[in-house]
Parts: sequence; C-alpha cells; structure tokens
Amino acid sequence: MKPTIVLVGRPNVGKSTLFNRLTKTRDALVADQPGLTRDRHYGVGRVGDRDYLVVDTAGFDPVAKDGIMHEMARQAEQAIAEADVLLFLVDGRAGRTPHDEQIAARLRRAGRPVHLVVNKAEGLERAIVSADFHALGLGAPLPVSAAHGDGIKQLVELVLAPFPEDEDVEDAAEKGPKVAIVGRPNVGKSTLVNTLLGEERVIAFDMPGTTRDAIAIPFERGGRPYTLIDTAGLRRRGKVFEAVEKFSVIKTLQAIQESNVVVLVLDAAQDISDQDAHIAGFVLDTGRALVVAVNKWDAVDDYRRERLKEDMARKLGFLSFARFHQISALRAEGINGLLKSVDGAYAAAMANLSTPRLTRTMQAAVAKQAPPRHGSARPKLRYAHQGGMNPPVIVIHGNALENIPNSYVRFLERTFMEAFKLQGTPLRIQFRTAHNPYATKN
Ligand SMILES: Nc1nc2c(ncn2[C@@H]2O[C@H](COP(=O)(O)OP(=O)(O)OP(=O)(O)O)[C@@H](O)[C@H]2O)c(=O)[nH]1
Ligand SMILES: Nc1nc2c(ncn2[C@@H]2O[C@H](COP(=O)(O)OP(=O)(O)OP(=O)(O)O)[C@@H](O)[C@H]2O)c(=O)[nH]1
Repeated sequence: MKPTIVLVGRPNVGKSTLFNRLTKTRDALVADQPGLTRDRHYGVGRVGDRDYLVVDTAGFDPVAKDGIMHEMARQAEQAIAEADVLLFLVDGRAGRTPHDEQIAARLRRAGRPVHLVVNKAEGLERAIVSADFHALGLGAPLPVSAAHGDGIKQLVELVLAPFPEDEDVEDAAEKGPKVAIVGRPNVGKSTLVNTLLGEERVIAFDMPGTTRDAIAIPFERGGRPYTLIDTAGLRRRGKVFEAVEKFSVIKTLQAIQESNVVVLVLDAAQDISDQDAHIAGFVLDTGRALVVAVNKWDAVDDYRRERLKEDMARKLGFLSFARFHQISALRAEGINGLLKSVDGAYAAAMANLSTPRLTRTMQAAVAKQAPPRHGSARPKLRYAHQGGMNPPVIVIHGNALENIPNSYVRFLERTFMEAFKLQGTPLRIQFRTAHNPYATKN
C-alpha cells in the first residue's frame, strides 16, 4: 500500500513549499516533457524504495459557510476523509493562532493519524516553539524548515513508518497485471468495467478491511489473469458494478499507484480537458504503464473523429510511449485489442534487460549521436544496466554525466524503447558519474 499524505494548515504557513519538497525527489527522475503540466496540488514522492502520494489542501477554513472558501473547505474535507495520514502545518514564526485552534479541533475528530508540523523553525528555540504548539493537543510538535529542507527526511520516515511496505514487484508477477481504469466523470469507466467482467467469471471479490476501501477484483479474460484495482468506489450491485460515490481525484491517484498498468479512458464526444491531461501527467510521474482507451467511438462521426485526433496530438503528445485504442465499452467493441495492449504494456514494464545488450544499445546510440560537450568536458557514457522495473530504470555509468541535456535523455529513451520494444511503459534513465580523479579528461 502506498500511503496518502494530506497537508492541512491555514494560508501562508508553507504548505506549497513543503509539498514541493515532498514531491521533488521524484521529479528529478522524470525528464521534462513538452506539454506536460502538473497539477499543483497532487504529487508523488519517494523516499528510499517507498512511494507515497501527497495532497496539498488549499485555504482550509472549517468555518466558511459559502462562496469560494466554502468550496475549498469542502474539497479539503474530502481530502481529509481520504487521507491515510494528515500533516497539520503551523507557522513557528507566527506562533499559535485562533485559526490553528479551529483546524486542530477539526483534525482531532478526523479519525486519522495527525502529525503536528511546525514550519519555518530554522533558528528558533525548540523548547519555546514546542511549548506554544503543544497546547493544540495533537502531540509533540515536529519542527521543520520546508524552505531549507531541515527535518524533512526524518518527518517522512516517521510518517511512513506505520505503513507496511509493498510486496515485491517480481513476486506479484504471477497474478497478472494489476489494472486501474481511470478517467474523469462520465467517460464510461463503469461501463468498461462491466464489459470486462461481465462475460467472464469473476474469480473472487474481496473487500479487505483496510483503512481505506482499496478493492482488488481478480478476473480472467482469454485464460489470462488480471486484477482490477477499483477507483471511484465501484460497488457490486446485483450483477453489475456501479459508481456509488462522486468522482474522487485522490481515489483515482491511489488506484494508479496501486496498479501496474493504467487504462486511461477518454470520451470521444468531448475535447481533451485539463483534468484528462492532469491524470495522464500523474501516470507519467508514477511511471506506470499506460494504455489509452478512446471510448464512445460509436457515438461520433468522421468529422469529430478527425478533430479529436488533432486535439489528442496537441494535448497528450507526451504520451507517445502509449498505445491508443478506439473502443465502445457499451457495444463491447475494441476490448480484445485493448487488453492485448494491456498485456504488451505489462510485459514491457516488467521486461528483463540484459546488461550487455543495454550497453551495446547505448554505445550504438552514442556512435550515432554523441552527447553535447559542456564547457571543456564531453560526457562519457561507459556502460548501462537495469536498475528497476515498472517503470524500467536504466542506469548509465560514466563521467561528466551531470550536464547531459533533457533532449539527449529523450533521445536515449527513444533508442532504448525501440531496441527493446518497450511500447506502453515510460522509461527512466539515471546517470551515475564516477568521481575518479584519474578519469580520462578527453
Ligand atoms: N522562514 C521560512 N519561510 C518559509 C518556510 N517555508 C515557507 N516559507 C515562506 O512562507 C510563505 C508561504 O509559503 P507557501 O508555501 O506559499 O504557503 P502556503 O501554506 O502554501 O500558503 P497558501 O498557498 O496561501 O495556502 C512564503 O513566503 C515562503 O517563502 C520556511 O521553512 N522558513
Ligand atoms: N455511446 C456510448 N455511450 C457510452 C459508452 N460507454 C459509456 N457510455 C455512456 O456514458 C455514460 C457514462 O458511463 P459510465 O460508465 O457511468 O461512466 P463513468 O466514467 O463510470 O462515470 P462516473 O461514475 O461518473 O465516473 C452512460 O450513460 C453510459 O451509457 C460507449 O461506448 N458508447
């Protein structure tokens, strides 16, 4: 399970600064993609081998009764309800305020673990800060400086400690791909789930009594096992599954994180929206394999189809690693092709890449196009090996690799993707520079 950390606090205490800190570790792994915009309030982070989801609630005001503040408070309430752990941020320089007390009173009733985090604590006397905020009745305050990065690693380790670690990727492989079907409201997710599950026997239906309702539904198609990771609270009613809750961004992102392969459902009758692009960007950030299902293809004419293709090329160009399928969930058209791509994307995400072949492919790429010189140093790529799966991580060793530009990273990604036929999964390339004083300076 990958825990969801929700940040709460009054305006200006440093939530965005902490959010950036907590999600920054992961960003460094993802080459910037043209056209990719990230949602400012939802991100993924990683410490060691552990992934987590971070949500920044804006402007939480538990007493606002109407207007934009009320709407923001409503969204924050939903995030609190869906959190695994809450970080309540206060401002060590401003001291305890009445607004902090209101929020504390609300959080004491949240039924979730709450950590009281005192931000802007650099240079402050620890004992004085602690005494002031202890009065909020949420346990010992944890001093940090989000701006300077002090205390952040300890904070994350403390917060994640109670959550079990994930099962090994390789151990899980024989159960088949874990698939999350995601998309904004009304694109046809429930219809697709029912089409997938309807024809074949559902092997079992478990509802583990975990802190949140993560539901995994094993099923078979064409003799192959899959596990469906539920998103927006699909519940079984009679023979069919239907959504019983409102669309939830957090549940969507949690399902993406729990999955191996994401099926992003789009509605052919609608233009691509920011929400579609944000979900797609999140999939890229988590490194999950991806197949795009352009649903309701039956309901649109040729003109609309052409227009949609242009729209997708413009707004989702950063998904060039993924296959796109035109389907009709309602008429069960295009489903086998879609699942074939799910299988292909899963195989690519889990592929074993041999060190000699990786190194040969890398050398061939360099021979074709050498990395640009930076100052007096020409980066030297020596050898490559695999550093992880789902997504495949390729670790390249060499000298002066710090300054390799993003465009060259993307060239390497494309080269590996073609050589190893890794369609359907994003790739990560990591550089390890040897700091050998005798390293050749050619
Ligand atoms: N001294 C100090 N200032 C900080 C620290 N973290 C954040 N700040 C400053 O505090 C101010 C508010 O930070 P934000 O991260 O925007 O705060 P926020 O809680 O997201 O604010 P809203 O977006 O209004 O909810 C900015 O001027 C930051 O530079 C810190 O650790 N130390
Ligand atoms: N024409 C057409 N309509 C479809 C198709 N798939 C779904 N729909 C219709 O689109 C509407 C929304 O479908 P749902 O499956 O409930 O969509 P959803 O994404 O689960 O929606 P939320 O539960 O709001 O997240 C329903 O009226 C479906 O009948 C399709 O392939 N073609």
